[in-house]
Amino acid sequence: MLNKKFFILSRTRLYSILTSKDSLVYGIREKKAISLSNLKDVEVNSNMHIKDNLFKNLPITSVVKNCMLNLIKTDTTIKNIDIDEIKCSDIQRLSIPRIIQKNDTPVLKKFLDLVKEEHEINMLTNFDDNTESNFVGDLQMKQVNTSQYHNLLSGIEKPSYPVDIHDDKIDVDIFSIGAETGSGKTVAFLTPLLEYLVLYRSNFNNEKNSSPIVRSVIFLPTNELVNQVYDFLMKNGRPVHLNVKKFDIEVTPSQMISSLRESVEDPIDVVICTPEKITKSLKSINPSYYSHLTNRVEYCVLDETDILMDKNGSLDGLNAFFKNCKNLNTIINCSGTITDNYLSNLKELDIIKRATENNKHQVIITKNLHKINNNINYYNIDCSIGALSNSRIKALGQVIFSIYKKNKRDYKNDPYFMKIFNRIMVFANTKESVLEIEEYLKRLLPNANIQILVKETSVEDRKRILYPYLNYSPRDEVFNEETKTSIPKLVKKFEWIPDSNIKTPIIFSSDTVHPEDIFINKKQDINILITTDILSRGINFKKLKNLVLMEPPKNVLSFIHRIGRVCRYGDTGNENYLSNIKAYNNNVIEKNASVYMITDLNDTKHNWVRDIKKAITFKKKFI
Ligand SMILES: Nc1ncnc2c1ncn2[C@@H]1O[C@H](COP(=O)(O)OP(=O)(O)OP(=O)(O)O)[C@@H](O)[C@H]1O
Repeated sequence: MLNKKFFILSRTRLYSILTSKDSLVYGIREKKAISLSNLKDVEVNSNMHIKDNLFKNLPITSVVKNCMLNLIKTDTTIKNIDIDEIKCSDIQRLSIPRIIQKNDTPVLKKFLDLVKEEHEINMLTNFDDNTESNFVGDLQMKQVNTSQYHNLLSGIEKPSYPVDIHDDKIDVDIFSIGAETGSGKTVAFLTPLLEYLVLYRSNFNNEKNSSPIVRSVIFLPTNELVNQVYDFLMKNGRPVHLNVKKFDIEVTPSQMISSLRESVEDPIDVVICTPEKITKSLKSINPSYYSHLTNRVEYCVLDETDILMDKNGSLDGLNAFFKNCKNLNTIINCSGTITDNYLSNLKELDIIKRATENNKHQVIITKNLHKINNNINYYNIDCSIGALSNSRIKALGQVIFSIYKKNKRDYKNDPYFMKIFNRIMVFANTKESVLEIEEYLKRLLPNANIQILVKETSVEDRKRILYPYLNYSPRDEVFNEETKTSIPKLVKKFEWIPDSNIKTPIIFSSDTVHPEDIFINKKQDINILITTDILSRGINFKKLKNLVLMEPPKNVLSFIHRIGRVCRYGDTGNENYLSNIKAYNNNVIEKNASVYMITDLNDTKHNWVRDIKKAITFKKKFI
């Protein structure tokens, strides 16, 4: 099935593991660093190589390619990047060609060749790689040619459609993708999804029936993530003319029903929601719509799958949902952490268990999965030492103080950096701890903008609170030519803060300067967000540079997701992404972010806390 050639990437080879009977893992890892069991070489199709690693060279239709490139360009924090220069992240390079391979049925190939021959001029002008001149965004695409294209595609038999999962011969393909946080997994799952929907859209459009049609569902664990994925996909208007709906917390049951009613005439291509919205709300208010909906779904994405299955009741709901799916073609699971445990938990979903047994479950991982990000400065602050006298909150005050002082000195002539670097995110393990920190900081920093986000925070408040962290003004809006030359260089010299074990690039004496003296009675442009694990997953914080962990998170997985909120792709990200930052003309000063973890003697007794420290010290993988 797969050819016998290994795809050699400098000194790394491609490996697979047998995670369970017949399920394959593809990816690039150094053999010694593998933490997953049963490592085996995998046979990889060598034509999966993407020329120059450029996104534009992915083997996908140009309509989808242009749509995705424009979405990345609009969303990424890499400034002024040309769409021709956008490179694939590791997970995009590894997973997109593999997942869309499924669309590549001989019938489709033959058809596309025919179309190309017969309509060469037409296709070259509108749908080949050379589309930049007449395609700037979805909205500018010539309607007539688009519909012509889709008409041409009508009648193409869908790959392995229809599917009956109750048959022994299950034909649903499952792809579980795992890659480091902030590495563009959203694009990695949206690209094959859109490609599928565009290639095979007309079959459904031609059907006359009276039941709702929802062609694909993207399940996410929280309302914030539902909105994040929806906002990304809709950034430039309707993507490739697809009908995308979000069923977020604000969508009432009656609005949901009326959208589904409309889908009888105008099929919904993508629904983005939490599992509860469909597997509980819809099921209870309109069981018949629920069963029609599930019956029609062809493609499903589970983002942050481990969390989705952890959440109370979601697993049963999802199992019931998939049992009803008669037309399901593909499922993509996504996570920033993949462990043996996770892979075995996945099989609690019957459909995945069945697919695994039928050799239809592929796991795709990158070499940087679970790896420390070298662009982050990690500090461990042991509050049991000296003046901190076992007070985490005091340690937090010191950290904020040192960040503030450093920024004041380094960026006083640069409002852009001042704004970016003066945002601090604090993770606490419990709501009580969040409230306690809030109270302390509000006293310590009366003029700072201190916000908390906990489970009870209302949807409106969440939007308002998160806004400054999810959006940033480009440098040009706050920075002009005159001030450009006066950016001070980042001082590389680090000093210890007296009476603490905090290392910082500033020098001050605790005898003469107290945080209170500096902060009180001054208007500070300092933003602090205090939260719990509620925001540790998937949220695409833009250019966040300071993260404080009030205590070690409950396990290493949570640690990886929390620190994954800084140094995301485009915002310096992992080292191998720097090659993507040709157009990145901000400044190297902006490169690093800092994570401060406050521990006490008790915490360091835990093995995993020691493991984290070791991983950081020796630049190894976390797990
Ligand atoms: N090829 C690319 N080039 C540049 N930027 C990209 C590319 N692909 C995605 N991005 C940008 O990278 C950022 C992070 O992407 P995304 O939120 O999908 O990460 P993720 O892998 O899902 O992270 P997490 O594990 O935290 O959920 C986004 O702002 C996105 O626009």
